[in-house]
Amino acid sequence: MIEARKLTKRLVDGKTVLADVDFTAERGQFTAVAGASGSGKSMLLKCLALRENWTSGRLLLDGEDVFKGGWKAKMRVKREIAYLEEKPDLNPNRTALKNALVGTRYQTPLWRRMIGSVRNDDYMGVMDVLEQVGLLDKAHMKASALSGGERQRVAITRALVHGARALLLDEPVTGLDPHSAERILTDLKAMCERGIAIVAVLSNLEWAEKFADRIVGLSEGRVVFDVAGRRLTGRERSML
Ligand SMILES: Nc1ncnc2c1ncn2[C@@H]1O[C@H](COP(=O)(O)OP(=O)(O)OP(=O)(O)O)[C@@H](O)[C@H]1O
Repeated sequence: MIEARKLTKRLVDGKTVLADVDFTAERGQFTAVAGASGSGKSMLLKCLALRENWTSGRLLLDGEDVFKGGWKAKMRVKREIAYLEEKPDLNPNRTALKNALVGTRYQTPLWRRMIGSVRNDDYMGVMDVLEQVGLLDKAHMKASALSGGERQRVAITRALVHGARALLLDEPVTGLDPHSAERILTDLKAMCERGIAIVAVLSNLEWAEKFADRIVGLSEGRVVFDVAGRRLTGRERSML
């Protein structure tokens, strides 16, 4: 579904952060990205979501060459590929529900809703996703009162409500207690089974081995391994 070929990212000071990276993310697959601090994990996710410009390389979305496809293809990437930061950017004074609805048609004023220009489906859609991620009972709580894991789940809900078909998550469980981390990773796994592509930076290799279908290792901006369906060997671990 998402395919990066020979992705290279060089900074203005000439430093190469990603070098000739080949990377694919498939629908229904959970891919973990592992690597030491500064190895380029966040940059990889941001480039895939077009949050950062590429220096060179090709990005294919369902086989379509995005850079040749012009603004329409780029808009499609922005609509379908969501990048979620480690600390979700939520409005602390708004409820979980309102945060998840930001930018949807449901935000339209009441008078427009009354004349039928907004379908109630949007509202029900959010409630459905909140239920899937176990947050239905917290839908009307302010974001400031939610735990770190719950805020992550609101951000995931918002991305799915906006029609994301791929979630790129930067350290989604870093700093969470083991129970909350496991809950998020279990939810992500369930989303994969519904056809969403999940790519998550996971610094904890045990979590990566337990939940991911594939683990891609980065070191100094290069892919050093791409392993599916098995645990990492000692040699692979030492490459990070
Ligand atoms: N805007 C920027 N300006 C300067 N250097 C940057 C910028 N963005 C990233 N870098 C550098 O690029 C390299 C890769 O950064 P990146 O954030 O992708 O690393 P990472 O693997 O996600 O690290 P961490 O695990 O610490 O978050 C780092 O050396 C970082 O300092």
